[in-house]
Amino acid sequence: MKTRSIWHNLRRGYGIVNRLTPTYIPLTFVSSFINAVQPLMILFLSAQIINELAGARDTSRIILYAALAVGLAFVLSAANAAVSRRVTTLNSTLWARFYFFLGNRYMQLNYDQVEDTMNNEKLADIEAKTNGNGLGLLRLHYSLPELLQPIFELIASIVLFFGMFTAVSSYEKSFITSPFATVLLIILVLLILPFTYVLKKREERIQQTVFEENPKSNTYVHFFNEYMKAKNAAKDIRLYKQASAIEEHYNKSVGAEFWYRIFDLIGKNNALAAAVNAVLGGCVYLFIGLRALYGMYPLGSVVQYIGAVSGAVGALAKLVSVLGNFITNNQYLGQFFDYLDLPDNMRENKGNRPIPQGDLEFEFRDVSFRYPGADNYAIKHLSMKFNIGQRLAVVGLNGSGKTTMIKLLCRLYEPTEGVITLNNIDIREYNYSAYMGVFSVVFQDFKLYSFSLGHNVAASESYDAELAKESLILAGFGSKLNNMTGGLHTFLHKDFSDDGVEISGGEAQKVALARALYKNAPFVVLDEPTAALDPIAEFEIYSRFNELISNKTAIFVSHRLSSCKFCHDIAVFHEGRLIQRGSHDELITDRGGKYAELWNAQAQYYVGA
Ligand SMILES: Nc1ncnc2c1ncn2[C@@H]1O[C@H](COP(=O)(O)OP(=O)(O)OP(=O)(O)O)[C@@H](O)[C@H]1O
Repeated sequence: MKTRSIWHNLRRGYGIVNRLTPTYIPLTFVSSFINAVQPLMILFLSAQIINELAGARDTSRIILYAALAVGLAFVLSAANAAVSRRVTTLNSTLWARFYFFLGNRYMQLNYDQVEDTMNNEKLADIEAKTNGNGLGLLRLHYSLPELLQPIFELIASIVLFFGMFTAVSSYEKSFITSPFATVLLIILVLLILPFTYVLKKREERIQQTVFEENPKSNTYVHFFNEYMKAKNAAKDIRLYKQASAIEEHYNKSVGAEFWYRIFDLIGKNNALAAAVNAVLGGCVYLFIGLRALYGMYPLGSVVQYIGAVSGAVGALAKLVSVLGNFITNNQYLGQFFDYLDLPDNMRENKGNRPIPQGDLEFEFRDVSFRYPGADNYAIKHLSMKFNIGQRLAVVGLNGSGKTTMIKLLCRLYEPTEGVITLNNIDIREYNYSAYMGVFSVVFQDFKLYSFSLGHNVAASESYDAELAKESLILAGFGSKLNNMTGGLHTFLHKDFSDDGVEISGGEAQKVALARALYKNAPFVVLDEPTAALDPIAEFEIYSRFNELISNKTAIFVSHRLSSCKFCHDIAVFHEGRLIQRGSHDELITDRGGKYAELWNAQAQYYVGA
């Protein structure tokens, strides 16, 4: 983790809090000020009333103080109620904005960073520490009133008890009335600072030890929480009776002991702090009481000083505690900023060339690729050209590198060695976002969202309805669309709409295909585009493939070799290498070749039937 100073982290952290909830900081200033000053103001006016009652008994003054106390209490309470209402709303909206902020950053990460388990762990840890322990950025947000209120309390208390030090005794001099006693009291009160600091440091140390002893506890909690509720795990969990196995795993990895130790310590610390505060409070009472006996303070001022000194002691303790919290929290803020600062190697420091107009010719030049952390190369010395406007079928056994080649072409990963070019220029020199616009891809593990059908096809809330319909019809979804009463406005799934529809795996694949067609990009990539389609739908797609793709360049990855026959160009991958390329007729005549082996293996089933 990068080390940053606490001030740097606080400045940056509060900058983000201000961006997420813009009026929160000024409003918290106001409400903390009122919360701190209001009771002390009432204390001051009450003291004046008592002094008046015990002294001159001037009725008009007593009425004035009482009216001021009631009036101020009313105005400040009303103002505070209005401000607090808004602050409470901001408190409850912050977490939603914060989680969107975290998720949005995730959506901006480079793809290789998303697939990197370390980054996923980082994010899970940040979310869990925020959720479970209120650490990180949310701690800054919620700590703001805890910081501001004691500061205002301290200032107001000092103003109120200042007279205590300047008053003189009309009786004989003694230790109690001497300035030494005052200094002793101040030292006693200030002892609260190192004491609270030591408590906080102890809390931080133990908390850190507990986290270190359970390095992945938060990640596990987060993972299990997600996993237990994941829709695509629900069938397997039931059929393989995973619930008890998950429970066993959960209990092993996330012991209750973990939380118990932290909260037990916090409880003990709080009790110790309360006890020390009570003893200090007793000393203050004694000191002021004795001085009153020596005639230094009138009755009302005794009340005022006791209240103000107690207020100051409490404020100091709170202040040290919250500053200690900031110190403890600094490492979690650092973790959060490390995640925000993950390097953007795909977009930064790279060329910004526009995508050329006209024909686009891509070429792999001796490209090799190894996934981060992997021992073996997934792609080895791959050299191949994609002929403009042609359809290339890519076939090969599982794990032979077909999808990896597509990820490299789409710049989701960068080659470990070699270059990929577009019109003879390294693809890294092109503007990243514009480059993404060149491809319409349907991956094997495509994702549709619980938004409207139209939104899913257009990948946007606003869209060309005619084009969306046309794309759906081309993708073979026409009859299903006709049966949907809401048409393009129908929601997929029921997450956001009770009228949402569930669609089958094959229908989802058609919608994903329609999304690729709607994008109308010059290069189409279909990775196993018909794996979930029934034979009739598959036949329809292939017979209309030329119509679907029109004059675009297309790559078509499939395990069904019979469905690749319509491509005049077939590339055979094996163990990360391109080992054969040609038309079906050419490849099948190479009897010892991989293609013929795969073809014959599949043909057996059909012949046997
Ligand atoms: N994210 C990843 N991290 C590490 N290794 C990976 C990752 N994705 C794939 N691999 C490995 O790279 C190799 C090639 O995988 P790839 O997905 O490209 O194969 P494929 O030919 O598309 O397979 P399939 O036909 O099963 O889809 C495999 O050995 C696989 O284990």
